[in-house]
Amino acid sequence: LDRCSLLPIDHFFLFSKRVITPAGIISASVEIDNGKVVSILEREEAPSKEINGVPVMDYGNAVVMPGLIDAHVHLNEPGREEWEGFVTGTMAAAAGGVTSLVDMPLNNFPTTTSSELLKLKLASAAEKLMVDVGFWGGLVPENAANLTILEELLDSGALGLKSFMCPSGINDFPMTTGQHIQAALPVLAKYGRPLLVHAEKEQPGVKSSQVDKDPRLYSTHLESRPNSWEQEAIRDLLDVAKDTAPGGKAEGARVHIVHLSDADESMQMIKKAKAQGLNVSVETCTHYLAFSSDNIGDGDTRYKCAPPIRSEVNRKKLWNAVNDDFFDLLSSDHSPSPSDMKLPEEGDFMRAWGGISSLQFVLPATWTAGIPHGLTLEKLSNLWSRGPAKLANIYSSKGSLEPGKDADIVVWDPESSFVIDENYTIFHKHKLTPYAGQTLYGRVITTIVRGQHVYQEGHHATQPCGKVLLAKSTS
Ligand SMILES: NC(=O)N[C@H]1NC(=O)NC1=O
Ligand SMILES: [Zn+2]
Ligand SMILES: [Zn+2]
Repeated sequence: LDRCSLLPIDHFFLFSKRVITPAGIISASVEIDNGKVVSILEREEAPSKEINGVPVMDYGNAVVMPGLIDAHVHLNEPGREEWEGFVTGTMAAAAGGVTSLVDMPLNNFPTTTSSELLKLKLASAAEKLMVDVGFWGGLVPENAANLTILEELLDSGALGLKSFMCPSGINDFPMTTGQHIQAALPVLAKYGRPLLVHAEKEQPGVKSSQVDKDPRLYSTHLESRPNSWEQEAIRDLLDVAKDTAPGGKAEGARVHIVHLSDADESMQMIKKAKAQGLNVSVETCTHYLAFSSDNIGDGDTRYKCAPPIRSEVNRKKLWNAVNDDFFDLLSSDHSPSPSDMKLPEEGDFMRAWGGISSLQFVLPATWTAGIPHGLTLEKLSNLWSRGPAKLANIYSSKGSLEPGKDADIVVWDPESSFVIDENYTIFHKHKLTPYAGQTLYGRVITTIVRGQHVYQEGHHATQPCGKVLLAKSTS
């Protein structure tokens, strides 16, 4: 156990004047024993150095809150570990205050589309995890046509499924139509697990390779994936998601739209579907809240992702939606590649890999972008811990600070800033990121996973003791 933690003791107290609990922000001591939160006691001042021989860590005015849960990460291992990997990805997570993440079923090779392939994932993750990691399985035409494969994948512990309504960018992860999704939803309903959907649909007339336009212009990328792609996919998706309504043949399944960028009609459709009782939820990503097309330089492919980052007007609408509690959760969609695949020299948006590298920065980046929009610490915490825990069905043990739950905690200083420059250590496998050079508020001081101090002020525990998070079989 010692090497799993920089503070190898089982039983201790944390004190802070800002502990984020489901009942609000309080000045309190949090007792942690054997990996769990045991008690949270309101008190104005730090107790002495110890209570009955149990050490007290006084964090003063720093924020003590549930560790972030990033439900949308591409770790790409096995098969593309030169893109990211379990070791580097989970070290970056720990350094960023992320205590659990859920790995996407693609970009790894082979993709995670059957029980056997999930077992490959698990074997490959063994002894590499600095934080806890769950897995989404992939829904593709092949297993949508053979529901036994899907059931086995869910029996093996996939927390839910993910599919694409447009080409995924990876040849071995083909897209699904509304019909494939409709076929899979009753299976997900039986297991009570979600389907996550990349909702973009190619429109006739708009080619993602706009051969006649200058591929170095950001506008070429933006125009190649207009918001109508999101709107048309979401229209199709919500049509089949009707089956999730009470009494429907997929009641108990949840349809979750990942990485929404369009703040216009897509948002209106989702609101309406929720109001009608469909079991639908939605996330956006830090980069849609932090960046806008108005500020992306031509040739700067670090910002290339799908759906694309849209206008400043759109970004403001996304923040209004955050403030109106439209989003159920936030995620990173950390999807890095080797730097040369971003074609930094050519700056060709049409040919560069689409995916943004961000996992280590989501806490300070969300906070920094949110300050001018009145983001509160509680809302930040709900979007980054409670929401994703509920999506992944791990809220009984994670996602909030409450007695009985896992002691997954980030201690951070929202008022302290840092610059992502050459003195700052990025733990991602590749250092190319649009956050480079930025000044961010929200320095992570300590990250605790099940009571173990896995990260503190630039240092990690020497042994990776993260666990895999598998769904318990319900069938
Ligand atoms: N395959 C993959 O990771 N695609 C992701 N990248 C991105 O920008 N959007 C995605 O869905
Ligand atoms: Zn996607
Ligand atoms: Zn993704």
